[in-house]
Amino acid sequence: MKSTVEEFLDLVKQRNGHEPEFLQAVEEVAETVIPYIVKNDIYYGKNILLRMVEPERVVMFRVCWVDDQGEIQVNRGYRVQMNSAIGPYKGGLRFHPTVNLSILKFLAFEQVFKNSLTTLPMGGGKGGSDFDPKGKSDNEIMRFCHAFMGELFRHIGHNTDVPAGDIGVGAREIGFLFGMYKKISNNFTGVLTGKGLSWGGSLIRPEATGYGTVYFAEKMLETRGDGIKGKNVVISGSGNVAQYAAEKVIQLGGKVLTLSDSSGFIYDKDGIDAEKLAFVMTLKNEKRGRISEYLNKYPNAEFIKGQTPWKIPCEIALPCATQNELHEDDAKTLLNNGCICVSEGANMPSTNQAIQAFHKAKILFAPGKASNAGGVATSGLEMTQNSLRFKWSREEVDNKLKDIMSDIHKSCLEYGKDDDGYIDYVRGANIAGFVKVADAMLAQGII
Ligand SMILES: NC(=O)C1=CN([C@@H]2O[C@H](COP(=O)(O)OP(=O)(O)OC[C@H]3O[C@@H](n4cnc5c(N)ncnc54)[C@H](O)[C@@H]3O)[C@@H](O)[C@H]2O)C=CC1
Ligand SMILES: O=C(O)CCC(=O)C(=O)O
Repeated sequence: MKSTVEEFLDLVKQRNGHEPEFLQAVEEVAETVIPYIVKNDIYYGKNILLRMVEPERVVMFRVCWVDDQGEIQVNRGYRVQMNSAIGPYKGGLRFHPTVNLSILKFLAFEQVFKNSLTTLPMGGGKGGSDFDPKGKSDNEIMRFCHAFMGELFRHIGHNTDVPAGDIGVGAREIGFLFGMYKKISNNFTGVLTGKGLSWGGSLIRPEATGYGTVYFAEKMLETRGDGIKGKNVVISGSGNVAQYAAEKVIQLGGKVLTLSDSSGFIYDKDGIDAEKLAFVMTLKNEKRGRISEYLNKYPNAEFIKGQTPWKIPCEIALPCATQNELHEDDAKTLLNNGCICVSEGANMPSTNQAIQAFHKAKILFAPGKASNAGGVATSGLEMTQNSLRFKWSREEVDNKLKDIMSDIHKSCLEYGKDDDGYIDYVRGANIAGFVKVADAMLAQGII
C-alpha cells in the first residue's frame, strides 16, 4: 500500500518530472506537512498542498540587449508568482546561467513558507534570467537590466509583486532595474527592495540575510546552553550572504576559517578577521575578482581548487553559496569532525540525504527557509518604511530583525519538538509556514 506522501509525490512528479530541484523542495515539505494535514480535519481532504505546488502564474519572456561589441544577445526572463494568499508576491531575482523553471519554482515554493514564517504579510515569488553577469561591463549589465525590466514592469507593482536581489543581483542591478521601472511607469514606488539608501532603501537590508543566519544559529545554540563565541566556523560562498554571515560571526567572537566561490575555497587557519573580510568585500563587490586572489594579500592561507569547504574541521557550518552544495558525504565528514550546528544561509544548500544525516546525529540543523528569512523579512521592513515614507535607524531595523529571527525560532519549536526534546527545525518551519498560508487560502475559497 502506498503512503499518502508517496501518492502525492507521484502526482507532483507526473506533472513536473523534468524539474528535479522543484521536486526536491516539494518532497522535503510533503514529508512533514502531509502527516500534519492527515491529523488535522480542517486541512484534510481539501487538496491544499496540491494547490500550493501549482504556481498561481508563471511569466516567461524574451530579453534582447546589445553587448559592447554591438552584437545582439537574447536571454530568457522569468517571474514565478507562486502564492499570494497572505500578501503580494515577494522574492528575489537571480541572474545566473543555470537559471531555469525548475530552479525558480523551487525557490518560489520555498519563499512561500519562508515569507509566512517572517510574520509579515508577504506572498511568495521568484524570478530571474539565464543571463551570466560574470565578465560583463557595467554598461552591459545596465543594458540587460533595462531590457529585463522593459517586460517585467507589466507584471509587478508595490501591491502586486515586489522583487529583490538573489545570486547575481545586488545593489548595482537593483538600481538599474528600479531606474527603468520608474521611467516606464512614471511612478516612484517601493516596487523593488534592496534599493540604495538615498532612494528608498532600508538600513541593514544588505546585511540582513547573513546576520539573520547567524542570529538563528545563536538561538539554536542557546537551546543547548551554548553560543558562537570561540567556535570554529566554516562558511561557503563569498557573496552577499556569506560576507555578512562572516561579519556577524567575527563580531560575536567566532573564528571564520573559510570562504568559497565556484572555483574553490580559501582556508585561513589563522581566521578571517574584520580586516581580511574588508579585503574580500572589495575583491568581490568592486573588483569582481575570484576568491583565490585572497592569497595575493594573505599568502599564509590555502586555496583548494574545485572543492567545497566541508572537510575543514569546525563546530558550526554555514552554507551560504547555492543549492545542493552540501551532500550526504559532506554531512558525514562534518559530523565526524565534530560539527554541532548547521544554519543554512543559502536556499536548499543541503540535499535531503544530508539533512537526514544531520537529523540522525541529532545536531542542530536549520533549513534556509527559517534561518535565511532575515533577508526577506528586512525587505518587508523596507516596504513598510516606503509605505510610511519614513526611515528607521540602523539599530531599530537590527532589533526588529533579531526579534523576527527569534519569533521564527519559536515557531519552529512550536511545531518541531520531538518527544525526546530534539528539535526538528525542518518539520517546525514547514508546518508553521504552511498553517498561516493554508488558513488564508481556506478563508479565501477555491480560487
Ligand atoms: N541575497 C539575499 O538576500 C538572499 C539570498 N539567499 C540565498 O543565498 C545564496 C547566496 O546568494 P547571494 O549571496 O545573495 O548571492 P551572490 O551573488 O552575492 O553570491 C553568490 C555566491 O555563491 C557562489 N556560487 C554561485 N554559484 C556557485 C556554485 N555553483 N558553486 C559554488 N559557489 C557558487 C558565488 O561565487 C558567490 O560567492 C543563494 O542560495 C540565495 O538564493 C537567501 C535568502 C536571501
Ligand atoms: O528580499 C527579498 O524579497 C528576497 C530574498 C530572497 O530572494 C530569498 O529570501 O531567497
